[in-house]
Amino acid sequence: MSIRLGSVPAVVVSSPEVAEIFLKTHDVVFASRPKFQVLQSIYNGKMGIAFTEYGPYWRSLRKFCNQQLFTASKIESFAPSRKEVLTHFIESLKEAAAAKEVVNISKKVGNLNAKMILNMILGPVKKYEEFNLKEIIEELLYMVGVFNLADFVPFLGAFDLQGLKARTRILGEKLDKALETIINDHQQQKLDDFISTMLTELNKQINPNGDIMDRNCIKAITIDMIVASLDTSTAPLEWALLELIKHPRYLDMVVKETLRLYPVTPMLIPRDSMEDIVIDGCYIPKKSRVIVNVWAIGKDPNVWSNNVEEFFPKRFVNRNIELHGHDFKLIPFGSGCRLCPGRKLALITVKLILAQLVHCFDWELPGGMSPNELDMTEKFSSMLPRKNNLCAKPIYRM
Ligand code: HEM
Repeated sequence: MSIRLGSVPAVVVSSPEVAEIFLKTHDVVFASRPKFQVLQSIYNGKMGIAFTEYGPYWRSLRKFCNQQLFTASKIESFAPSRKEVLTHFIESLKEAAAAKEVVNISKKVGNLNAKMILNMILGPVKKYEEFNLKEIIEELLYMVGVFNLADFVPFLGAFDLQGLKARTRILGEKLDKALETIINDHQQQKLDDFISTMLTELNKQINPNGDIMDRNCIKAITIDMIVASLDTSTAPLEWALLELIKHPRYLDMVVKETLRLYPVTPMLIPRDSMEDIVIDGCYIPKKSRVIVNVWAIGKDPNVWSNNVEEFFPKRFVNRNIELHGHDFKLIPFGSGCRLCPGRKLALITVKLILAQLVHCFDWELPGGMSPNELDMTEKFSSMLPRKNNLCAKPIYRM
């Protein structure tokens, strides 16, 4: 489907076949990203990875991430830290179980996931709690998700009709203050986290074009990593736990079915095209926006048969559908050269937390509620979070 969003031509992709044409056959043509006006002041003029246009700068950063940050050995080296955080978490749930308390699982799981992933990105997260990074990132995500007139009718940007510019400036200042402290700390004491790894390249040239990994570049990548990891992994955890309470067992299939029905980024991250192209007789001009509607693909009866609305993990039995961007029926992490580099880390964290939650505890809903009465309302955002927190009573059974 082709539409116009203000002055920007746009294409909405809503079937696996067409997604494959855009994200595989013509991957590089559509591998750029649009400029989001709200992000310009947040990133101090130096972009990170996720929202950066395709080119030598993005390619060098992406290569650095793949070779230094998301390697299997780096992810594995944080296993003891994940285990430690998880042990504390299980202990606190055991206390709640002994006291027969209902717990706010959404909040608890959100904090647990944040600790696990931020430990890897920033190191000693407890020390940085005063900056309230989670709250700042939530506000940032809201602003990236909100429909900003200036992204589609650029001359309106000067008027800041929605007050977004002013809000982002304040947000940018808060983030910068936090990141300055964090980077200064890491310069005093070398650790094994992402920031320390990036600092080994500080002020070095990253490609023959003369791009430098300077302080602002490290800050921008760090913001990208925090934004890309916090709510992304928490949202499927909440949805999956809710479904596991209804249908205990089958972890792998539950995670796939969760990401089919509740894709964290329902429209992926928009792509921008870099040249004119004709696809299936349809002319798509350079600088068109491409929005891949994975939410619609996940609910298409032609792809998944008639029970699309039903949470039915068994649909994956004997079907070799993986989550790594090759099977266009299920691409919650995107595909092609912009495929999510954090997907393996995300899947390890989500499965580890879920496995512990259902292995050690039975879950009882408050006030004798039955699982079918659970509130399944979704909330508007660039992610797909649950509208209301999930609360339940843990019953320790080990
Ligand atoms: C369940 C959790 C997650 C989901 C569903 C998810 C999904 C996505 C999607 C859909 C994209 C865009 C892909 C495209 O344009 O084709 C993306 C990009 C990205 N993700 Fe994730 N993500 C998750 C977790 C993470 C984590 C834990 C990290 C890092 C710690 C991360 C880092 C990134 C980065 C840096 C990009 C930008 C890649 C680029 O533009 O080159 N993600 N993610």
